Amino acid sequence: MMTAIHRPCQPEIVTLAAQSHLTLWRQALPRAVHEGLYESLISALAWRQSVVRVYGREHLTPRLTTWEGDEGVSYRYSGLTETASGWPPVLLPVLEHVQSITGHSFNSVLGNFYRDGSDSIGYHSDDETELGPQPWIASLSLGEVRDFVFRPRRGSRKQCAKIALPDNSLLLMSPQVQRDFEHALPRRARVDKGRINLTFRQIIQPQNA
Ligand SMILES: O=C(O)CCC(=O)C(=O)O
Ligand SMILES: [Fe+2]
Repeated sequence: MMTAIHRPCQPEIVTLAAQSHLTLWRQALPRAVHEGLYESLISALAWRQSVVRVYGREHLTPRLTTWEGDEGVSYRYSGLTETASGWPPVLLPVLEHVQSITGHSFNSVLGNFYRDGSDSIGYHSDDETELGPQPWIASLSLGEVRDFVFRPRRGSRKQCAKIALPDNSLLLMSPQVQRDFEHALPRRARVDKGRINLTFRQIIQPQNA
């Protein structure tokens, strides 16, 4: 019997501005990888609620996070440093599909677990120096659908795009999206179920790290 090759449908492309593209694949992972993945990730990954420093004040992040990837790959954000200890087996087939669908390589992933609609992430860009000058970021969504919003970093700073990210969708952001826009996942009072988001990144470690 021939094994079917999983090819997600043609992606949808949203252009925020010239060179600032979002590419969205629906039903990104094949059934065999997607089935039960949400529950496996909840139990297999070390989710924690971190304390971050924003404008000199300490806050508990309004979501749980985890940092995974090649052993020793580390990431600094909001005053925290996280170091990965090797890919958990549950993420290996996910990484493989995310890389083959997007055509980009990733050595790490920041996981976010939004327990319900009161968890969120505020406006930010993923432009830390260790992501290099051209950061492509791929973001896989599992669980409840949530809105993902964008605003320009300069000028009006008003929301200019909103994309609902359903279960098993994969969103690729081009480097210019980080340079020229901020993104956020706002609170949603009526959402009472959870969502996991995995944002795959390529960290460029300093030579003498
Ligand atoms: O949950 C999401 O879809 C986005 C998460 C995000 O922007 C991040 O981790 O940097
Ligand atoms: Fe982000």
